[in-house]
Amino acid sequence: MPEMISLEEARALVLAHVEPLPVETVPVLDAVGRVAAVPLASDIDIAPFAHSAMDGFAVRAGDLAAASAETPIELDVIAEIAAGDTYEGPLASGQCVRIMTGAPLPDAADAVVKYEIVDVVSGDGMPGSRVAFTAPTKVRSNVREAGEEAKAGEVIVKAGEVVGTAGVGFLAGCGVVEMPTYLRPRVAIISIGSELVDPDRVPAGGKIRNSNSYALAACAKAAGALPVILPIVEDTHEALAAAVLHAVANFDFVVTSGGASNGDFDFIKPVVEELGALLMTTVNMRPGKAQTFGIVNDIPVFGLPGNPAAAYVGFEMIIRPALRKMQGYTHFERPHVRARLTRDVKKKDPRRIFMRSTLYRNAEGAYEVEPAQNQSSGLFGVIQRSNCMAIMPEGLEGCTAGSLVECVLLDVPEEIVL
Ligand SMILES: Nc1nc2c(c(=O)[nH]1)N[C@H]1C(S)=C(S)[C@@H](COP(=O)(O)OP(=O)(O)OC[C@H]3O[C@@H](n4cnc5c(N)ncnc54)[C@H](O)[C@@H]3O)O[C@H]1N2
Ligand code: MOO
Repeated sequence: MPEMISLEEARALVLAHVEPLPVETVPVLDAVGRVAAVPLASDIDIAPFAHSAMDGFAVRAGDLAAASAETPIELDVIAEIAAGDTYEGPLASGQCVRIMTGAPLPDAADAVVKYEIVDVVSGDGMPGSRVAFTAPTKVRSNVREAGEEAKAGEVIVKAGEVVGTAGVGFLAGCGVVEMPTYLRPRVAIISIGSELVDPDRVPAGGKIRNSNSYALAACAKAAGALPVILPIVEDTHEALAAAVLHAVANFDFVVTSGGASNGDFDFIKPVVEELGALLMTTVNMRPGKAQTFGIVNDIPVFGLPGNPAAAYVGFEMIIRPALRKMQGYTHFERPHVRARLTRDVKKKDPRRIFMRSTLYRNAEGAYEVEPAQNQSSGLFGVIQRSNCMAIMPEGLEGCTAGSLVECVLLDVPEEIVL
């Protein structure tokens, strides 16, 4: 196993060790944002019948061919159809039917003329009235056709497609009330560290609050997974081994944070090696060099570093793609844009650096990116106030103000193209 690998290698390695989970069937409302595991078809034509797109009068377009302002053509209103009703009667030349938006077009009619351009000659426009038309109308004007959006039996959502909010309505309209989709991975979140206390306690005497578990569980949720925050584990080999064994028996993916480096109390690497196969220890990026990955009892175990920003970047860049693959998604890159740096950036570390930054458009509409002043890997607040990470490539010694840098957007779905 090489000591240090690139982020691309790390991501490929982890992706290669996960597969889409088994399929569950969920109510269509719960399908939003999830991947269809099978092709979904409509049971009927959508729309089921040709219907009016306007409130107005259903006519035979041929009757109005010679209509003009000077020589209006008058028709008898013989019936009214509301949405939800049908009119099965005849419609002879010289007749029209008052029709509401959504109501089925009578068989003999072939166009709808909206109220606003029809004059009532006698009566009130209801059946028994006479109405006048001052212009011809095109055949099928203001008609929404049967099967316009889908034919009965036609696949309307392909396997692998992500269902959006409108898609939920589309499926419902097509009679698809449940959707087979991949199970959400159950993710164990374990923070390691004898210095940690739960957030509802006030830390004292060298202790700090466990904030990582909360951020990582939020990241897991945002990735579509089902995280469970497990109890804090003290910095001993035995305690960590027991916690990992318990987690792999009950979850689809295990995420730990802390104890990933080479200190006297860093145990995730030896524990994974002892219990299973250790496949990765270090990634060429900052923050987040110490990234452990392995397989224990067939379950992926990922050991993030303890520093909050390092844990966050490792999750977002490597674990999130894996959790997405387990749910059938096929896009793993967050949207990137190129933006001009607003200030010089010195780079003391040859690793690829993800700078927590704010991306915006300047007065000319061009992207600019302002790296946060404090890039300490111990801080969550800086990420909360950032909207992207500006990437300083490996090897460079710095970037000057005005140079173009790649920025990866935070909290924006991978499917978005910018
Ligand atoms: N001699 C070296 N020391 C360190 C190196 C190195 O290359 N050589 N790398 C540093 C870097 S970079 C990182 S990142 C950390 C990674 O180490 P660990 O994964 O072992 O992290 P810990 O030592 O457990 O914790 C680091 C830091 O983060 C705080 N922490 C830990 N867990 C949490 C949590 N759940 N919530 C909030 N904060 C947490 C912890 O108290 C420490 O301050 O190693 C460096 N050292
Ligand atoms: O992994 Mo450390 O910077 O890279 O915080």
